[in-house]
Amino acid sequence: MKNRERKIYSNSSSEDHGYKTKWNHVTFDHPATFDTLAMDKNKKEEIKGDLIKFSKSKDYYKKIGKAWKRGYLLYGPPGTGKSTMIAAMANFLDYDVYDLELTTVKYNTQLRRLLIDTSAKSIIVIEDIDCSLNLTGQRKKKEEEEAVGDEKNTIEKKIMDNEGENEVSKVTLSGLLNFVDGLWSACGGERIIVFTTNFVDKLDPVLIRKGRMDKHIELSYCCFEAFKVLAKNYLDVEESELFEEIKRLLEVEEIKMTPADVGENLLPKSEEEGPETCLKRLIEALKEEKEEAKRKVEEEEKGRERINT
Ligand SMILES: Nc1ncnc2c1ncn2[C@@H]1O[C@H](COP(=O)(O)OP(=O)(O)OP(=O)(O)O)[C@@H](O)[C@H]1O
Repeated sequence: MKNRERKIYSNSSSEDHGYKTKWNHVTFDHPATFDTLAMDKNKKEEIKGDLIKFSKSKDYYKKIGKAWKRGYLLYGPPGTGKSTMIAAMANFLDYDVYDLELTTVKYNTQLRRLLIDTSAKSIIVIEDIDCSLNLTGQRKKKEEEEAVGDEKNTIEKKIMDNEGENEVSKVTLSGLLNFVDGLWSACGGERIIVFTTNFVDKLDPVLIRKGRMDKHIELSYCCFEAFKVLAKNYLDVEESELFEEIKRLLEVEEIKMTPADVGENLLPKSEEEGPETCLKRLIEALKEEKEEAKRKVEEEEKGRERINT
């Protein structure tokens, strides 16, 4: 079963005709693995353990009367590895990926159709759930508006259709909840659902409560341990006297840099650049980052002073 050709599916609007919508696929060939993922080792082991347990729990889910699915919420700033982790998960489990672009789905019925059309052993991904639709603060809005019936939590978001005309997506929060809740995912076989967001606090709690999004994983700025994974990946270096300085900058100075930016600094830019040059570039970039952060704090303080005077 391992190493079969896997696929990544996406729902493009170009093929949509009225209520019909469908998945298009290409071969999934992303090289990310949990080994190349830069994050805390224990956290990685915990996630791997969770995935294995899930993938082997068919009978258990049946016994407890639950659809065989698991929801993951990945949150953190841009460039901290949310998409990379999804690829690592798919490679680890040997699952297909369905990348659901919610803004092109016009109706709840289309959403249902798309879910029914997914296969077992798959990861269904909705990236940037906070931007995909205005699903934030729906409860508050509901209370405020006291709207009637289905209109209550209907989210209307203008999207551009193929002809460039404005169209309205009528996917509702309840439509999405139905999608996630397994009413339809009980159509056989295991499914993992992953949401990603840069702004976890903005999401309606109803959407991410346990049972829907069972596991919440924070992806964050690069720690020293994560840096070591990147140094091994990018430069094949496991030790260097420059590591001490990098450790100090990340741990003592607490400089915040995303793994994406650390990686970019470590990436050799010419044949002549050796590991030392790249590590030194990273040190310089970290110091600049510190100065930049200091400047921002000073500006904010000045702004506050101006308001108070
Ligand atoms: N934790 C990580 N481990 C290894 N590589 C990483 C990690 N985080 C980021 N990268 C590198 O940075 C690039 C961007 O990361 P990725 O797209 O996974 O971030 P993201 O959190 O999904 O960002 P966004 O919120 O903007 O979608 C990746 O191609 C990868 O090379």
